[in-house]
Amino acid sequence: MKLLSPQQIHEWDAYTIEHEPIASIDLMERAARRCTDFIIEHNFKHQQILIFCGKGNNGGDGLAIARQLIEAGLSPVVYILEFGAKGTDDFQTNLHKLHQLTTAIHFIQAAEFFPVIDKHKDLVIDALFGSGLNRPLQELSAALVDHINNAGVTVIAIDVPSGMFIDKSSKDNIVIKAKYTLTFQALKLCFIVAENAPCFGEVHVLDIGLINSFLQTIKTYTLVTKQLITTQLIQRNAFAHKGTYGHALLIAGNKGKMGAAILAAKACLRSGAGLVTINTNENYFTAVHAALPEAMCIDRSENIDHSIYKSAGIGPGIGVNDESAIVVAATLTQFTKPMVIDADALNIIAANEGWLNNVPAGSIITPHPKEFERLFGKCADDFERIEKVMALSIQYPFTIVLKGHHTMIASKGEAWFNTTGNPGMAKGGSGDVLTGMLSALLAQGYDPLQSALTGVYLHGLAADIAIKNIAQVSMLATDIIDHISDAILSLQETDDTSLSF
Ligand SMILES: NC(=O)C1=CN([C@@H]2O[C@H](COP(=O)(O)OP(=O)(O)OC[C@H]3O[C@@H](n4cnc5c(N)ncnc54)[C@H](O)[C@@H]3O)[C@@H](O)[C@H]2O)[C@@H](O)CC1
Ligand SMILES: Nc1ncnc2c1ncn2[C@@H]1O[C@H](COP(=O)(O)OP(=O)(O)O)[C@@H](O)[C@H]1O
Ligand SMILES: [K+]
Repeated sequence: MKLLSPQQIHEWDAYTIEHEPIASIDLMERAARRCTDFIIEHNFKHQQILIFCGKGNNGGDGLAIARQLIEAGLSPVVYILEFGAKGTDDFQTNLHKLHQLTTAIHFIQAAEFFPVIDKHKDLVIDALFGSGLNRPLQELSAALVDHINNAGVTVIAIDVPSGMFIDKSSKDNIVIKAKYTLTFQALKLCFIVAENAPCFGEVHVLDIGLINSFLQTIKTYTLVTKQLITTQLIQRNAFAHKGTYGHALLIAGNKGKMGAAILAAKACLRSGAGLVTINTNENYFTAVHAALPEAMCIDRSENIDHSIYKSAGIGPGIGVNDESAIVVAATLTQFTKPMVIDADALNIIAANEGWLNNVPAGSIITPHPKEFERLFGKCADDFERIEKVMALSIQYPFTIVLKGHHTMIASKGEAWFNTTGNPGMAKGGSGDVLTGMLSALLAQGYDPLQSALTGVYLHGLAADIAIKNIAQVSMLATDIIDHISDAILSLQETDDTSLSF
């Protein structure tokens, strides 16, 4: 599934109207019907439904929902924000139809016409502005949204919370604070970024039957779904031996942080690497052997024969110190095969000017937003960061994995957003697990981009499976590792809930 711009969404609507074919007003009816079904099925216990409409097609949806609710025996009250301009054709058609059924239609020309909203009794449907928003809300529309937000009422936003831009930052703008957003057909970029999370609430993607073949023509961000990953999986060969699936070197762990190395190594083995060696200080070998007998160790002061390793993962728990800086510098210049660069290795690179240019082609860097900032500087908002990642993925020959709720994966000017994972992962050690998994995939011969897409998806999926039996607050990074196998097995199942995005 792809993340479309407002222009592309508009074209997708038009394509469906032409090729299904379906009249625009009937498509609006279908979109409204999905919303009405949601509202009725959820059986909200509110006594009064207030529907606020603009005069674009989002408002048209609101009017159609009002009519459908009346037909279902409810008595919504409609408020239309009036600027004097004529509504769109579909808005006007729906207004005409609604007038036949009710007189509870009010026009708001000034703040004095704002209705009193009772948060205990009222349910608000926000159909003021949708994907056609072209400037921040101001004056009367801003005042109305403030009025709704201040009421603390439950709001269901239609398509997008009014005031929120689909594909650019709405930071510091006035935006509806919705409890639910019912968005049409596909997730949008505005629902991927953390900065909008306080406004969109629970996002439900409603299928309004837009024709999928349109998407083949579109170049934009893609969601990482089960379908994408399943097509990329390499099957294990019956005649395989441990050498077939690569030897991964993990340069990880240090005093007080050996856990990071062990987590990465265990995740690496569970994700299919043939052999794993941890490069760390000799003093900590016993800890590794006790926790993970399958892993081997090599002392950090020894010269490494890089030729025997198929991939490397560097950074988890190494600390930012001179000894670690030496091993990072040496690895960047001497290791010629794909590697994963994470955590303190990234912090060391960030602290040393020019080292970024030594990151070999084919590597994967896995910064979280703070590490990203240390490497590439501050961004004004989440959208600027996404654009920066895109530009950097063209500038540098490595794959960028920007970690977060919807981890972004970018390479050569193309980007994907992950759809698995949950807040149970917001605990130390989750990133170390990812480094181990990515190193394993590289060792098995997946190319860097495939490794990043597959590893990030499986990492989140393992965590999603884990929370079926573990409270999110209680989840440990170890629990992610313990469910990697389930995640891999579930890829072989045919159902695909992730495709609902
Ligand atoms: N056939 C279609 O095209 C369909 C469209 N649908 C709905 O149509 C919506 C998009 O409709 P529109 O393109 O008419 O756009 P909107 O309904 O979002 O409204 C845009 C209108 O508001 C004005 N406007 C934009 N920003 C403003 C601001 N800050 N202050 C005041 N006025 C502002 C614009 O000039 C334009 O007249 C979608 O979000 C969705 O709800 C759905 O009915 C599905 C089918
Ligand atoms: N709320 C969340 N939703 C989905 N994934 C999350 C969430 N919080 C953390 N993660 C994932 O967990 C990992 C955390 O990595 P990181 O911050 O480097 O942790 P650490 O360095 O402590 O191991 C990342 O892969 C991130 O995408
Ligand atoms: K809206």
